[in-house]
Amino acid sequence: MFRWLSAAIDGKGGDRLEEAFRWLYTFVKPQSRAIMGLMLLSVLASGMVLFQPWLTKTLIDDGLIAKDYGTLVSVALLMISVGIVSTALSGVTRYLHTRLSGRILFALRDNLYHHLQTLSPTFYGKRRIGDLLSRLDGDVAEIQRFAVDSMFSAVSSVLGLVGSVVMLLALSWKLSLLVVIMIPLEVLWLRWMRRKVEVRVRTIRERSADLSSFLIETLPAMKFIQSVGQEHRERERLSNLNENYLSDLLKLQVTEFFTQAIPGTLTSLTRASAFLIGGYWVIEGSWQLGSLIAFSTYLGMAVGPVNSLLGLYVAIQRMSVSLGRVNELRIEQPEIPFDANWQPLPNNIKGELQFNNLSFSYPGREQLILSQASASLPAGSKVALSGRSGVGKSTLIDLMQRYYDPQSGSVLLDGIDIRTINPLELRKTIAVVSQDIVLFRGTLRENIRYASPQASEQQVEAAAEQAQLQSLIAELPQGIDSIIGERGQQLSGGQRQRIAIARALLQNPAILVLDEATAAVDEATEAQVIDAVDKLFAGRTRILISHRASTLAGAEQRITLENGKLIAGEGFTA
Ligand SMILES: Nc1ncnc2c1ncn2[C@@H]1O[C@H](COP(=O)(O)OP(=O)(O)OP(=O)(O)O)[C@@H](O)[C@H]1O
Repeated sequence: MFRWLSAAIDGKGGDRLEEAFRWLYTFVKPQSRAIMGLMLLSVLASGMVLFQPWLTKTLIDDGLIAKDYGTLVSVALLMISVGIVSTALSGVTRYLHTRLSGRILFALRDNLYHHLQTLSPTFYGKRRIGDLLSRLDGDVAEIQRFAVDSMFSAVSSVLGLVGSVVMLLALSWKLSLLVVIMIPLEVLWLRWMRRKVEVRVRTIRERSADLSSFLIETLPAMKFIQSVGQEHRERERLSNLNENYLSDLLKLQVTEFFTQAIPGTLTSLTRASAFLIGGYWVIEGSWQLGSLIAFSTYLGMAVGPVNSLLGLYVAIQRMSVSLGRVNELRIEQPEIPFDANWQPLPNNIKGELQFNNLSFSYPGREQLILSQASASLPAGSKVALSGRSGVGKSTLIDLMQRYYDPQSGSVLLDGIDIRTINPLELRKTIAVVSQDIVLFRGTLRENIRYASPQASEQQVEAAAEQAQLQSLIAELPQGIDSIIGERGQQLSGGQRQRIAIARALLQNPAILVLDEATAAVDEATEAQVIDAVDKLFAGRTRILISHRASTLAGAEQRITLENGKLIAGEGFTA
């Protein structure tokens, strides 16, 4: 079925889509019981809807016109009961439907997010955040809407259409001929118009993505925009985006109006013809008034499902676009694929590092960042790593944390090849404090504890004290439990660094890397920070990366990265 569906939608390129459909099915399958239950409820609800005009007909013909009080009362009572059951049924169905669609949506999004967590910094480097966001949000929601909503709408449409046509035929097969003309005409019109609507809807989605990309890009950069006095330019950009959005929205409205107006007019025409012919029969006495009214109602009920079934075709197209976009993320391969043979990290790692003949270039780039680079860093040593900007110092640290694997050579930690260790544990034993410190919206305490959620309150407070955060804590209104804004924008560079150091302390790593960590602070503060680090992390391997001679001054070992090689400084072997 998936093969057929994907070939129908995507022709030759259906293979990838077929695989995507199979993936989607893995989320729908666990819900099959809920789906069956809901289908059953939908059948019941459709039955109730179809039953109501018949009741009206009975009420008029057998109660009112026949002047039968008994029938009048019993049909009226039946109408009330059907109304109550219908309302209750629709409430229950809506609840179950929301639950089902929510479960599928969250499972899809969780799965995708989990996959994104395995992807390397290179992936994030080449993707726009706005684009990822729209795939995770809009596209996933579109798929879920199709997987649940369209499925039920298809079932109730088929039931509604078949049911109302059967009722029309039962009431008068001759008059039903009118419907035989009307429905194909509507189908033709809607098929033709739907494509136009689809193009318009797609444009609107793009416009709305443009708007969110604009906001994602400019809101965090507000300070920069203000500093270069470009507020006016951004306001103009926004108003252009708004104008484009509005103009496309209006075009969509007009297209949708004509899409609906023609079938509406056709239905009115058919209904008027039915009243004309049927009315003549009623006056002649060969047909009953109730039947005529019920016929007219069923006529209206046959139109809706035609519309929804044609809409389903468009929904499949739209969903396949979203599924394709989501699938592109899903098939993105992690740089470090999961390996069942990964070993846990032994206890008491000392922090001895060996780089053996490392050669590395980034995927898709020719330039060799490392070429047969070797060095050994004794456990507990303080090492200065220098080299000109862009030479590959941060890359070396990324290799050490196994964000990438080298094309040849190896990295050994306490003599163990890091490729045999679970990267989760490996990364926990290496704390990296860089210039770019990640802070989340939350309290200072939560931020310090981020890498070590199991740390006790006392441990967090002790780490904060050791990292000399007391003065900041004293300044904040709720102390350590004060909320610090997203990305810690209300904090100074030095304060952010101290938070990162407190975090690293709690993490209790065997290796600490300071990658340009003190570049943003003055030399006196830097000396204090390094002094504190030396005291707090004494006995652990410390790697300092900096362009400043003062930062590197106290190192016991000096290594320079040059032309892809690690060159040991005087007196040291690399
Ligand atoms: N994810 C990536 N994909 C492709 N190329 C990358 C990636 N990250 C870095 N590079 C490139 O690799 C080279 C080394 O970058 P790296 O950040 O390791 O240098 P660095 O020595 O730490 O520089 P700096 O001192 O300026 O921080 C640069 O030319 C950079 O453009």
